[in-house]
Amino acid sequence: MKPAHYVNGVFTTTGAAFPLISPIDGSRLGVVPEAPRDVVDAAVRAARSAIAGPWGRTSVEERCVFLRRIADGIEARFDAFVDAEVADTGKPRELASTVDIPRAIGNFRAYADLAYGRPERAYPTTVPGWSGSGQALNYTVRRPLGVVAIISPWNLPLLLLTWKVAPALAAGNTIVAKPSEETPSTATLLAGVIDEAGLPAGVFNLVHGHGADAAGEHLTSHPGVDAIAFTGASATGAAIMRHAADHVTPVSFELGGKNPALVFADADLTEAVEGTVRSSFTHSGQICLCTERVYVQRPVFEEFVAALAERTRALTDYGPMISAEHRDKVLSYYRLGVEEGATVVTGGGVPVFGDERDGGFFVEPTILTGLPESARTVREEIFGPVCHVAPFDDEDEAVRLANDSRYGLAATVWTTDLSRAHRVAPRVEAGIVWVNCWNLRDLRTPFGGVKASGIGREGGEYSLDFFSEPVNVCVKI
Ligand SMILES: NC(=O)c1ccc[n+]([C@@H]2O[C@H](COP(=O)([O-])OP(=O)(O)OC[C@H]3O[C@@H](n4cnc5c(N)ncnc54)[C@H](O)[C@@H]3O)[C@@H](O)[C@H]2O)c1
Ligand SMILES: N/C(=C\C=C\C=O)C(=O)O
Repeated sequence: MKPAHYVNGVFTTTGAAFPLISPIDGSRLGVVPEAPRDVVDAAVRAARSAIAGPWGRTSVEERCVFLRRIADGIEARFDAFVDAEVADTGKPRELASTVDIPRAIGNFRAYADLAYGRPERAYPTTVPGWSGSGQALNYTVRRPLGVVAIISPWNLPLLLLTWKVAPALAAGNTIVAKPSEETPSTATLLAGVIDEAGLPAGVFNLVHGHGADAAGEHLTSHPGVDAIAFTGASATGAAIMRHAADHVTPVSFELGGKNPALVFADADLTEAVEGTVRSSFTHSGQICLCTERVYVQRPVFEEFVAALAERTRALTDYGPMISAEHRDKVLSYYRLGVEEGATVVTGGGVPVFGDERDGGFFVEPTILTGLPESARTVREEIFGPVCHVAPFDDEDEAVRLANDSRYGLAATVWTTDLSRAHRVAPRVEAGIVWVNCWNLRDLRTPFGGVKASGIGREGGEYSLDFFSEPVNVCVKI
């Protein structure tokens, strides 16, 4: 299915076409339509009229039926979704078929379960000396926000789009979604599944295009938008927030990170090395949860670095950066690291495969050591397959190093001393702390970051809270 907008139940390719490039070999995969302002406006108007129509009067049970139907529709086209995600992102097929697409299906099913089973509170109130019974009943009901703008990034395209679409629909909203210009294909397939699921026209709308001064900005600055759910870079979040301020539009932000790993001397080192290889190099480091700073207790520092380097050198089936521009950005940090005084333990350049991949955007998985905490390479998000490893001596120093960042999204702690794990994890300034594991996900838990890593939480009731407004009703008895 070629990338197309989906507005008011109709697929269109209105707008200037820009090329879709394969990150694997640099070849041209096709073209993507850039939604002009009037297409974005039509999508917002379609969403507004849809919520004023039958969709606005659906019950949560009816909406959950649609969510399950969408999940079944993705599952029925599983391979097509995997093919499209691999083509757009270049990620290994194994990753798309075990994480991205199964999680998209799981997102819809999880929110069908969560929304249907969600209780609301009631409070029997007594007011002594009050006329009549002196009693009242206070109860909470929830209303949808209205028209929700969803802006998603290129690294986990379908997973992260559906992570917002599912709860937004479960809560009764209508949607205008704009996926990344780098990865339009699975979003277009999703629109096809939603169309076949029979969602009323205008409930889900999809527009393609770039961000700043383009479709993304037209959408997030549109006065007809009632809320914005965004995942992407912190700087982009700040830009969106400036526009949202004009209309006091509520925002949910999942932003950047510079995630630390803390490896204590009492850790199972094999487990810590394997876990840090996964957390640093899965999807070539292009996951917001990936580790870019590793702190290892001094007695095992050398042993850990040697083992991590050996495992990293053995990596073969890794994917490319999403674009030539992002590849160049990551390589510029490799150069900067050396200029700032880093030792390159392994990697640091571009692999030579001797096949079509040499036309793609690959960089070597890289381990750096020897930098001060003040180095830009240690402080700035790179979003590639690179981590810096530094020693620490005691628990307090480990926590201080972990927290010395403008970001606070995720962290891993490796230790076999569970008292230490329960002491350290809550002290780390992050939204998610994994102990002796990484990216182990329970969709009911809060997901999100502190500081420059985000505003609000997604997941479970946290998403349902963001995508709905509680109304307290007080009835005099
Ligand atoms: N916290 C999380 O859950 C999470 C998940 C994935 C990615 N990220 C972050 O996203 C970044 C990588 O993704 P990216 O390069 O797609 O991010 P990005 O911010 O460049 O783009 C994300 C989306 O925002 C749109 N956009 C860009 N500028 C905009 C503007 N001014 N107004 C409206 N929309 C705009 C883009 O078109 C894209 O759809 C990294 O910083 C990564 O840490 C965070
Ligand atoms: N939001 C989630 C993952 C985000 C990954 C960031 O790149 C999730 O697992 O629910």
